[in-house]
Amino acid sequence: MDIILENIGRRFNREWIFKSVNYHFLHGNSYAILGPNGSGKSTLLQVLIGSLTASEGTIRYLDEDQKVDADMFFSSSALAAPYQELIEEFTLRELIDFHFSFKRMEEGLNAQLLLELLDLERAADKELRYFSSGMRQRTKLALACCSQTPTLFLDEPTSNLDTQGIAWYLNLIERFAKNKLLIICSNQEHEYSFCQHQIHIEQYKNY
Ligand SMILES: Nc1ncnc2c1ncn2[C@@H]1O[C@H](COP(=O)(O)OP(=O)(O)OP(=O)(O)O)[C@@H](O)[C@H]1O
Repeated sequence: MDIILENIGRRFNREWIFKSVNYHFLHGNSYAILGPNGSGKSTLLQVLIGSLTASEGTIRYLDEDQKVDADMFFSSSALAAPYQELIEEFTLRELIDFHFSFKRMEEGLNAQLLLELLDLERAADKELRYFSSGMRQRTKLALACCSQTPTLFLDEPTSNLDTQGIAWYLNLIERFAKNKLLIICSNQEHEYSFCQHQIHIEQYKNY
């Protein structure tokens, strides 16, 4: 999957967050969207995913040169982000079943193996509302990374993770992000140092 941005801009009320973004995100490549707090990284990510509309410009999704409808792009993408809500009443096992009723799991995985991968087997039947912030973050990352989608979007992927959790995240990326279009919003180098390309959002504020 390629994503092509042509003159993309987004504003909230009168404030332009970024403008004139022309960029090609190419299949199988990894990209880090960088910038200080409040600079617009998450806003750009949400425009890319289609959960926010651009205020100007055009966004095109291409699957092997075939145009993909923006409405259909959702099923080709997986996201882990702080603003993404989990269904609090579900147990972890129920959430896994629910998530993978919409998306295919990566080859060689099943619900039990995913619980083991998460190292949360003992919490399998616990409702998500009782999960710690680190457990929630692991869950979001595992669901996104283990979805068999051509694009993977991660916003602040190691927030709430401890040192062990960060190592776990890097291993997850190593195993499951290859051959995907990977886009990471971050301002912490350990989250994105392996990315092939960097986009500095500040560059799109000079208007
Ligand atoms: N719904 C909204 N209405 C008005 N302004 C908004 C809205 N969402 C975001 N903004 C503003 O857009 C700007 C960019 O926010 P955004 O969350 O994209 O930044 P960020 O780079 O991801 O920040 P952080 O690193 O803190 O997560 C901020 O000034 C923010 O206040």
